[in-house]
Parts: sequence; C-alpha cells; structure tokens
Amino acid sequence: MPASRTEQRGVLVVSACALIDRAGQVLLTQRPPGKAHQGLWEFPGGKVEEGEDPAEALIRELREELGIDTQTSCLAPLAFNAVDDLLLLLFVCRKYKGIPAPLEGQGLAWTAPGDLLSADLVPADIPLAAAVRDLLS
Ligand SMILES: Nc1nc2c([nH]c(=O)n2[C@@H]2O[C@H](COP(=O)(O)OP(=O)(O)OP(=O)(O)O)[C@@H](O)[C@H]2O)c(=O)[nH]1
Repeated sequence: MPASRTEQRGVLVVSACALIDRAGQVLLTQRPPGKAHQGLWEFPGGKVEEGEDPAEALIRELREELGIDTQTSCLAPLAFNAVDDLLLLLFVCRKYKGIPAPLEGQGLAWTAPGDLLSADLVPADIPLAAAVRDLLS
C-alpha cells in the first residue's frame, strides 16, 4: 500500500536552488544532451530521494553537481511550482563553501536577476525565475 498521498499520485518532488554570488548574480545550469529539456536552463538541484527531506536532497545535489557545500540553515524557501506530476521547490542560498564547478559537464551561467527571464528556461522554471528576479530587484 502506498505510504502517502504523494506516492499514490506519483508526484516527483524536485528541490532546486537560486544560488546567489557576492555580486548578486544567480547560477543557471544547462540540461545535458540526451535528457528531457536538453539544452534548456534550470536551477541546480534534483530529485528528492526516498528518506530525504527537500533541503537534504538539495545539499546533496549541490555537492554532486557543483562541488559546493551548504547547510539547511543557509537555505531559504522562496517559491514552488506544480506542473503535471512535478512539484518543484525553489530555495535561495547565499552562503556556501567552494566555487561552483560543472562536475557533470553541464553548462553554467552566472546570470543577472534582470536577465533570468531572457534565458531559455525549462518551462516550469519561468514563474520561479520571476520570483527570484523580484526578490533581487
Ligand atoms: N534540477 C532541476 N530540475 C528541474 C528544474 N525545473 C524542472 O522542471 N526540473 C525538472 O525536474 C526533474 C529533475 O530531475 P533531475 O535533474 O534530478 O534528473 P534528470 O532528469 O537529470 O535525470 P536522472 O536523475 O534520471 O538522471 C527533471 O525532469 C527536470 O527537467 C530545475 O530548476 N532544476
């Protein structure tokens, strides 16, 4: 029997992050070839695995994808979007250790808040990018 309503509905929970540098720019990452939405830009992050909470999952993904370390107290929830079976949770992070590097070969782009909506974004990210722009402007 499914353990929760979320499982029953088959919702995929994804944690993502508006990572902000000292200059106030926001990091976007590019979807690799061969995956859904290839070539489009999104916020770093990934699927919440069983037994993880959303912040833990994001901390793991940021370490795996970018080689940076942060902690729950440095992650502020900002916005969400629900599209089809995807529930996307967006956090903001300004405090992290290390310099983000493309450890999975993905494109990285530090983007001015005013330019976020000009990027070729994954569709579900458009309202999230608007929330980040509004936060930072
Ligand atoms: N990380 C991330 N994923 C997003 C964003 N917006 C969005 O729609 N997604 C979608 O959420 C899902 C996240 O999956 P993922 O990054 O963990 O995994 P993936 O598709 O690369 O595949 P895999 O984990 O099976 O290798 C993808 O379908 C992705 O297109 C976003 O801003 N960040």
